[in-house]
Amino acid sequence: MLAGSIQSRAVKQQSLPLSSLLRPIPPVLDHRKIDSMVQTLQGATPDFIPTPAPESITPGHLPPVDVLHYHSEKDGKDFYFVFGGCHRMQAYEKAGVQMVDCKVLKVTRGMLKVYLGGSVDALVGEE
Ligand SMILES: Nc1ncnc2c1ncn2[C@@H]1O[C@H](COP(=O)(O)OP(=O)(O)OP(=O)(O)O)[C@@H](O)[C@H]1O
Repeated sequence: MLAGSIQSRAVKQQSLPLSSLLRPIPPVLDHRKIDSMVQTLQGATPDFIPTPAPESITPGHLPPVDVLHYHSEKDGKDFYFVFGGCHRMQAYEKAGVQMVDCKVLKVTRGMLKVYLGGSVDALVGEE
């Protein structure tokens, strides 16, 4: 996950389709945590609470996932990258919830390269 939360400056809270979110890093998963999140998304009280315990739980919702948004001027395409939030993403998939609460930060290609390194050209196209 990104350190803490992404900068509050220029961060937009929005709901994005799960299918639009790109996850370039393979996750290491704790399935009990995913199932607990699924229960929250389904409006139930989780029968297992992962540690550290969430400060609060809102039935039907998970905390927003940090998303980096890159807009390619060259071809007008938008890319939404998620580097953390692996358990929440799996929980959305498993619960069949299509729209994900996100905190979206617009980034430059240079900023994206910090996360993607040399894979940036393959993932968003060459400059
Ligand atoms: N069952 C749950 N219901 C609601 N919120 C939860 C639940 N379990 C964990 N959370 C909260 O969800 C947020 C994200 O949890 P966590 O950082 O463990 O997973 P993740 O970011 O989705 O995955 P990862 O850290 O592996 O990338 C935290 O604020 C955590 O407290």
